[in-house]
Amino acid sequence: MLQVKDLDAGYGSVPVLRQVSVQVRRGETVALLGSNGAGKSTLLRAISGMIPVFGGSVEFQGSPLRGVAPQKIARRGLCHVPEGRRLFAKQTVQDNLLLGMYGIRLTRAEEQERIDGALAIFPALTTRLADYAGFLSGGQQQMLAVALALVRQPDLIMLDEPSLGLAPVIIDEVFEALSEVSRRGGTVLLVEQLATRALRLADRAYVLAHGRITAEGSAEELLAGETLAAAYLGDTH
Ligand SMILES: Nc1ncnc2c1ncn2[C@@H]1O[C@H](COP(=O)(O)OP(=O)(O)OP(=O)(O)O)[C@@H](O)[C@H]1O
Repeated sequence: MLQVKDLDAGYGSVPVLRQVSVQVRRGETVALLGSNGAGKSTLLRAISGMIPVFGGSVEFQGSPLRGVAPQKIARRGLCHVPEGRRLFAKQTVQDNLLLGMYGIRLTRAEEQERIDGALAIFPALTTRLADYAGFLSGGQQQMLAVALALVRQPDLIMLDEPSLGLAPVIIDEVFEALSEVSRRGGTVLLVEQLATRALRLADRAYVLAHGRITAEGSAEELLAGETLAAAYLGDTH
């Protein structure tokens, strides 16, 4: 579904990613791991068209994405949930979900069906529909951020650190919901600092260090071996 090949990207003229190749197949959950500043968020931004690509290619469902505007990429079915829960804080949860579907032609019944689908994955939001999003707990805001993406029914959802700033018990809840997305056939590219947790959820994973892929494999391989620790320590040569 997504094929990133030999990608070079960065900010202004400063390179961050070098020769990065990553693949995501339909129905897979793929984790992108690596320490702070490794380039994980930068890779998601380059894929979704938010920053320019210097070299290499990005293909999504058979079409090139390089040079395509972010809004167009989103309309093609690729949804990027950036770090930091971007919500409409002064709108209710219900209105946030409706705003999430902005620009998609749907009947009221279809909109409701999509909202019900998202609430089935995040039941904790059901009792908060009339509350302002800004008043939700951190965990519920994260759930709403993912739900906003889900109501668009994307073919691929890219999540940037959904665990950031959450208590362990809430992280469990968010990860349980993500595994439900995957059980329902969703395709996910997940950026996470919490490597073990991400690997328990993912089918496959890549490790980034200093803008390069330093390890890749099935989640079991990476969980079992020492590759992961070595990759984090930069000891992969
Ligand atoms: N907007 C920006 N402008 C310039 N440089 C940036 C920008 N955002 C990130 N960088 C730089 O790009 C490199 C990779 O950062 P990136 O945020 O992609 O890392 P990350 O792996 O996602 O880590 P983190 O978990 O800390 O977000 C870092 O050196 C960072 O300083």
